[in-house]
Amino acid sequence: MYLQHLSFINFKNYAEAELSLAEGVNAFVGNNGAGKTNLLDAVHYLSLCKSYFNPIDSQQIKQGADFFMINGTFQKNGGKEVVACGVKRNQKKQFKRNKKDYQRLADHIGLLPLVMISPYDISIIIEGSEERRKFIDNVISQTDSKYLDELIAYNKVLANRNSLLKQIADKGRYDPELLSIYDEQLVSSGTRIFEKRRVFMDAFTEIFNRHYQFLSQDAERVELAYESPLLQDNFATLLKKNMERDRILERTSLGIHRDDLQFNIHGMSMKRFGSQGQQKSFLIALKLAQYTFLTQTKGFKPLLLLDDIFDKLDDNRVTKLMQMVSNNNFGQVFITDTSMERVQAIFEKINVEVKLFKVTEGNIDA
Ligand SMILES: Nc1ncnc2c1ncn2[C@@H]1O[C@H](COP(=O)(O)OP(=O)(O)OP(=O)(O)O)[C@@H](O)[C@H]1O
Repeated sequence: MYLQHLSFINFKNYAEAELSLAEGVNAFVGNNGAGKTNLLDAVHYLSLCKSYFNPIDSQQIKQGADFFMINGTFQKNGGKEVVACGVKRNQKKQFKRNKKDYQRLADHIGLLPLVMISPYDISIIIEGSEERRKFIDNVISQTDSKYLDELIAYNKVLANRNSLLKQIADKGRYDPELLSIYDEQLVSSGTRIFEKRRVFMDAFTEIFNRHYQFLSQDAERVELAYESPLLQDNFATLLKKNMERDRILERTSLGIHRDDLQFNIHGMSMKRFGSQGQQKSFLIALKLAQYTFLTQTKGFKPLLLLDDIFDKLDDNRVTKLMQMVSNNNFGQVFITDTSMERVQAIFEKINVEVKLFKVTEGNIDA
């Protein structure tokens, strides 16, 4: 599967752009702020119906314009997939596959899988647990169409249960039957999500370890572990045990909405003790593991978007990473960088053909 043709209008700093892409490596080179990341984000829209960086669609419309439009033609299984995404100010986002509107955007997720590696991923290490749950949920939902629905259902019951807990605190009385209905729904939905995350993390951790060892050439010992209260006890028991606490806090204090991932280096926290290069290597290994996992479960290769990948990695790690690209492990790859010389030198060294694009202030030239 690959993106053959891409065009967009009024998207971020671009008035208009149109490009034909190579099936292998495409590199976008330009100065800071030229629009390289914006271009990758346009590709992200076509795959996941949203920006990688900013959840507010209207903020992606070029300043002064009142809509944006992104069109892409993909080659998949010998046929074409034509995808279009349009956003007008104050209107619902339009998303079409082969000229037909989607009833639900969730139905598109997983059709054209994609993995992005970006400097913003550092939030997965340094920010709160929500970022790490988002990462797991993103990978699973690209391979399991029911997973997103399950999450939506869980969050709805969780919100209902939390407002009931508030009512209990405000009014001092409540309907115990309603609480037990919510508990039952929360337990059945939460347990299903937990099982999916657990099975996924078992397979994923093994792939991650392999990628990290390859990238770092076995220089460091790192650990990735899934943390969930449901690993200790079943959800129904946990809810019962915590009822008093939940009533005092006026919210559900335990559940899969508190799951987390633990990242360690030599037995210590990656966030506090990892160097910038080690943290970056960790994130790249996480994302490459996502790539391998998606390839294995889908049976074809996702798009790989590498934003500013060479920064802060030593030459050995850059060579290792690019060796993986050259070993034909990857399908279509998009790379951004600020230096034409560096990109050319890296790909010459590993003898891989690359299609080069120059990006200058909202213009792209092949
Ligand atoms: N809605 C918008 N309208 C107009 N310009 C925008 C909009 N959103 C972002 N921009 C502009 O896009 C530019 C940033 O582009 P981008 O992040 O793609 O740069 P880049 O080439 O990846 O740079 P770097 O090398 O620094 O990562 C900024 O100048 C920003 O002001």
